Amino acid sequence: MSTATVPPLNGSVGASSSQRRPVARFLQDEIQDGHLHPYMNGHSNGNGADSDSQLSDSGSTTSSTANGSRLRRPAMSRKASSPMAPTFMVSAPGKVIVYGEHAVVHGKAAMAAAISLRSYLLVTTLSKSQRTITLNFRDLGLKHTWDIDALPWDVFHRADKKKFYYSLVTSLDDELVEALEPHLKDVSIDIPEEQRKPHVRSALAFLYLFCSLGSPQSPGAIYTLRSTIPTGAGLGSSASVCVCLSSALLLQIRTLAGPHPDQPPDEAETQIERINRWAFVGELCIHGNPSGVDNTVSAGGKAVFFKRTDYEKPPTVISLPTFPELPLLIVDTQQTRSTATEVAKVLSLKKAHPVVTESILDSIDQVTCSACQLIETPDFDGTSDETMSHFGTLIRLNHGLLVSLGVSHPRLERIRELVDYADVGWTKLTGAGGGGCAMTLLRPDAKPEVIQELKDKLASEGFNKYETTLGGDGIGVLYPAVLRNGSDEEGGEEIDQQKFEEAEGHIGIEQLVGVGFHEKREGWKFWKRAAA
Ligand SMILES: Nc1ncnc2c1ncn2[C@@H]1O[C@H](COP(=O)(O)OP(=O)(O)O)[C@@H](O)[C@H]1O
Ligand SMILES: C[C@@](O)(CCOP(=O)(O)O)CC(=O)O
Repeated sequence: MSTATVPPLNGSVGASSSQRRPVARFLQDEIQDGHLHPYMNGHSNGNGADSDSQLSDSGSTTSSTANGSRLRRPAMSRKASSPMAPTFMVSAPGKVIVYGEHAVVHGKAAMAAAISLRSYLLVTTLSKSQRTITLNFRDLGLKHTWDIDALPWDVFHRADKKKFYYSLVTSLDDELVEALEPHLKDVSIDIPEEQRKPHVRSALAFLYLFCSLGSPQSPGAIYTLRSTIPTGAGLGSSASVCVCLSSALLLQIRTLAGPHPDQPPDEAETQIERINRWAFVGELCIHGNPSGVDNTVSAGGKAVFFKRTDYEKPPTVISLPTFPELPLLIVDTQQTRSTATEVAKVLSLKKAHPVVTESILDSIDQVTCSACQLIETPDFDGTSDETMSHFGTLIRLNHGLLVSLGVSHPRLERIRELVDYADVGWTKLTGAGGGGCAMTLLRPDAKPEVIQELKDKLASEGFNKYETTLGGDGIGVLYPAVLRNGSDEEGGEEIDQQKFEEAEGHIGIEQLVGVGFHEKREGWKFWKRAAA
């Protein structure tokens, strides 16, 4: 077990209110730099802190710390010119929350695991003369280009605002959001307002990260995203997109070490943490009030116990290397909903009925902690009937509590009803609910023909099912974007903008670049969380 801090697993930690988000407060952590990304060879100084700072007369650079004081540090020689970075890719998984969604927003525990559905981001660097960045969220139909020089660098780089690649940002800065607003007004201007909102939020997430981590000297680039995770279905699509954006931008400013196969686990953990911190900022832009569990499991992969009682501090994250590969059936209601709306519903229930709601959230906490205690018993056998039945009962209890919170949906209840009727397992909604997906833990003794009958019935009623395995890798890098792919091209097949855009559907994406179902695909490298 690898732990950031050790929490009591008895569910007794006091509730922390998430209704109030602290005014922007940024804690500079003690992580020391010193690991430059080995692949990168550009001209920024590699600390991501002041790549636009001027060389001073004395030959040292001046930069501002988070608290506004000025630091002088030895000059680093700059190259007169730098080669263009090659096209590269990053990829991050979606997740299922096995226990604890919604409660986790209110300071309770959750358990979540990465899945094999993933997002893929291709970064194409432009020639020096092209001073633009393009966000190409192809699945959403969002494509927008900004002039780098026109972005509000003056505000983002002001001494009292400037953040660093290692900063812990726990809330959005209103003034920074305001400074970006003029740059968002033309985004997807031609589509209806309801559809446009998620586009604007996605663009805000991208620009907020770009302006926080980049500089006026950042190279022009095209950021093209494709995903095999259904959008807004409770499988963590937004977090995986934010993890991709955060890691790509941190790689571009050369503040990440690795990934490489013999990287010490604690060093890998530091990189995952840096990526995760900025992914959380992206989630703040998209959701408003995320707990951080989605981006945490997406960044680090496998499975985690997660709890955040104080939003101004990092959460407690316990890696669960013995998390079993549960036989899960994930069924999509195809009913769209937004996480932000479902989270807001629970918040208003809590306002109207504070005592009752708090006790439901506490019960969910106990459910999660009971599952965690079981996993941590020394002779834990993830495949035994006893374990399955314990997990299953907790899944049923968790769903009932979520229904009480008002975040289920008739279509989710229909899935549960069909599974209960077939008597093949235990079902709960996963993610924000209000539609989205249900997960069923299948009984080990369930007859294959009965499961097949159930799947047919679900399909005939318009439900979609996902084949996915639990507990895969977190963020991965393909640098440069070249894969073997059995092609004749010398040195491998180059993944360029056009090929990536033209890959057909989820199968085409998987075939071209996918690591979801080919964990060992040559070229892709992953930061691995410490396992013990
Ligand atoms: N394929 C995608 N391409 C770009 N952005 C995406 C994609 N899928 C999801 N997103 C982002 O995530 C948001 C959906 O987030 P959310 O409602 O929380 O759903 P989920 O439960 O899947 O995380 C979208 O509005 C968009 O900002
Ligand atoms: C409801 C919640 O607990 C999970 C939301 O998951 P998703 O966005 O539906 O994948 C919210 C959160 O943890 O931020």
